[in-house]
Amino acid sequence: MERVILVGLPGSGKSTIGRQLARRRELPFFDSDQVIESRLGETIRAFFAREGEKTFRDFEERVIDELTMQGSCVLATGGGAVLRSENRQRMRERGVVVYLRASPEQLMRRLRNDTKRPLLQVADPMARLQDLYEEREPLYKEVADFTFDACGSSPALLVSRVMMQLDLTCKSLPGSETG
Ligand SMILES: Nc1ncnc2c1ncn2[C@@H]1O[C@H](COP(=O)(O)OP(=O)(O)O)[C@@H](O)[C@H]1O
Ligand SMILES: O=C(O)C1=C[C@@H](OP(=O)(O)O)[C@@H](O)[C@H](O)C1
Ligand SMILES: [Mg+2]
Repeated sequence: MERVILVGLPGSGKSTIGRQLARRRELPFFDSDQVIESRLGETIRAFFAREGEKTFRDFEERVIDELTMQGSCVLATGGGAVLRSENRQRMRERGVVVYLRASPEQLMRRLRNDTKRPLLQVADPMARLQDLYEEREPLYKEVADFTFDACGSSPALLVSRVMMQLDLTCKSLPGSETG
C-alpha cells in the first residue's frame, strides 16, 4: 500500500507534481479539485461564487474522505484542504503527506495570470496569498511527513526528490497488510 497526499498553497504544484509522481510510481492519480468539478458539473470557481466557501468545504471534505480510503494512489488536494481538522486527521492517518512549500512571492510570480483560483480573484492577490500563508503554513507543517521546496527545481527533479524520500519511508497505513 502506498498513498501519497500532496498539500500546499495554491500554485505550489500539487496537481503537476502529483500527476507526474503517479506516472513514475505507476499509481492511480486523483486530484480532489478535478473530482469535485466533475461531480459538480461546473468549475470550482463558479460553484464557490454561487454557494460560498462553507458549501465547497463540505463537499471537499466528503471527497477527501472518500479518496483517502481508496487503495494505493497519489492524491493532489486543494490548497484549503488542511483547514478542517477532520481532513488533517484523515490525511495523517491514511497517507504519507508531502508539503510543497513556497513563499507568497514565489507563488505570486507563478499565478500572476491565473483566473481559476477563486480565492485569488481579488484586488490585491499578493496580500491574500500572504494571509493564506500565515494561516495555513502551521497547518501544512502539522500534517506533513515531509516538506519540499516547491520552487527550487523543475517538476521532474522535484518528483525525483520526492521518489527518493518515499523509497526511504516506511509509514504504516491502514490496509498496508493487504497490499
Ligand atoms: N516545480 C515547478 N517549477 C515551475 N513551475 C511549476 C512547478 N510546479 C508547478 N509549476 C507550475 O505552476 C502552476 C501551478 O501548478 P499546479 O500544479 O496547478 O499547482 P496547485 O495544484 O498546487 O495549485 C502551473 O502552471 C504549473 O505548471
Ligand atoms: O486554497 C484554497 O482554498 C483553494 C485552492 C484550490 O486548489 P489549488 O490549491 O490546486 O489551487 C481549490 O481547491 C479551491 O479553489 C480552494
Ligand atoms: Mg491543483
